[in-house]
Amino acid sequence: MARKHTGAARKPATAAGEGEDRAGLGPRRAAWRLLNAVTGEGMLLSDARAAAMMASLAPEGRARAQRLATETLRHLTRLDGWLGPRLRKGPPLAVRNALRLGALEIGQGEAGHGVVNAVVALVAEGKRTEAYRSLVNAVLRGLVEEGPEGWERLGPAHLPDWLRQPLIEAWGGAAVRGIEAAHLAGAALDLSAKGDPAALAETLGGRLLPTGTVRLDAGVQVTALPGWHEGEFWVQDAAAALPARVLAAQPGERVLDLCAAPGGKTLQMAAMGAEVTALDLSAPRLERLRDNIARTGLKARVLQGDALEFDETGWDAILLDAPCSATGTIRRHPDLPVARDGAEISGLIELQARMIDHALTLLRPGGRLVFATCSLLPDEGEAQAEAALERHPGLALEPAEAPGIDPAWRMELGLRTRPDLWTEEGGLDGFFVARLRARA
Ligand SMILES: C[S@@+](CC[C@H](N)C(=O)[O-])C[C@H]1O[C@@H](n2cnc3c(N)ncnc32)[C@H](O)[C@@H]1O
Repeated sequence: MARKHTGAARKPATAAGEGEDRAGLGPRRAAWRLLNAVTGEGMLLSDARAAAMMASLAPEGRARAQRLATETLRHLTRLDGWLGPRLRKGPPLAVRNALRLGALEIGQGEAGHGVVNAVVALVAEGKRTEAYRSLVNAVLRGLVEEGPEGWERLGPAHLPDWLRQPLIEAWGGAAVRGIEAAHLAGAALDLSAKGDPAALAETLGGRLLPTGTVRLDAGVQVTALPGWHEGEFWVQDAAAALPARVLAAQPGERVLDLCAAPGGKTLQMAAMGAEVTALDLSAPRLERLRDNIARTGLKARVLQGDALEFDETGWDAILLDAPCSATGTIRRHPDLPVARDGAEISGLIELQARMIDHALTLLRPGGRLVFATCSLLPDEGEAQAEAALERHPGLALEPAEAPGIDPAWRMELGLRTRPDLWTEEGGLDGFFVARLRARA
């Protein structure tokens, strides 16, 4: 899809220097630039370019910019619903993003006049946006008059059609409304323990979930927690921890983690005592995996390469956490449905099938393959498992089981989690996990 140029300011993130940034312009300017790049150029907030846009800010400023951009994207359709009646003609994208940013802050109870002044000052910095100063001023002042009550009256958030329609076909309208509500609520901070999760939950004052994940409130700074630097735990959503539990690596087993970085599942399997080889195509993501291994003191062999060309055989078990649309992770990545338009999904589906076929050639006779994706789309999950079973006579489907799983996740072809499920525990990401056994 062609992306529009936003025409927003390209000034340094803190023109006045951070010490003089009394109006909080620095983080807001960075958030505005992030929004322009996500909505206009399809950039993801996890992209290295996003970090560069915040590089001149102090850590608190970066955290604020990131939070502002993330929350604006999370509430995007609600914000547009709030702003819509006040905008007769659609202003340029950069102006719309400045308005969205201001509306979010007003809705969430920031001091209204400060927000209006800051956003007007931002818009005044851009050659193509400065002409809209009065419009921005008038629209945001109108929202200040309505106050947070106006914000609270707004309806639910909606996914864009490219994703909403296939999800309705797959799971039905009520489930999709539940998924959208879960996206709006966001995600807790989930941790996997290197050792005893009950002891970790007690040390950190967290909640031990039935599947063994330790859950803390969102917003906790993970690197400040006791045991972080000692490598006692790592961040991993409760659903993301399931594939390695379903694989259930045994001490001494030779296990291949075929798409491994940044390594949450490698760490789990290494902690189970398996001899893990972690392969990934991406050098920067492997750097993060190496950091994780070093921090936790766990052991794994790390290789950079293309899974489709890897030719070492005889593995007892392979975990294939395949590249996918990542549509199961929108609670933590609300930029994804905005930055993406679904165009890449057919290529991903084809890649996943090729990866399954290749992984099966690497297993020892009777070895097991766990196929997983963090997608909500059955084409990247259930349909892949079904098609693999059709393509490979002799391949057997085994129950995908793990301690503490909710019976509602058990499906014919594997485990299916969704953000609208497990509400009593606070939800979890969307994942599909299938366990397959090669002919002995
Ligand atoms: C879903 S992520 C893996 C997450 C990881 N298993 C974890 O738990 O931290 C998919 C990974 O596949 C990698 N990837 C994509 N294409 C690949 C290929 N052809 N060969 C190997 N890795 C690939 C990406 O770099 C990405 O790190």
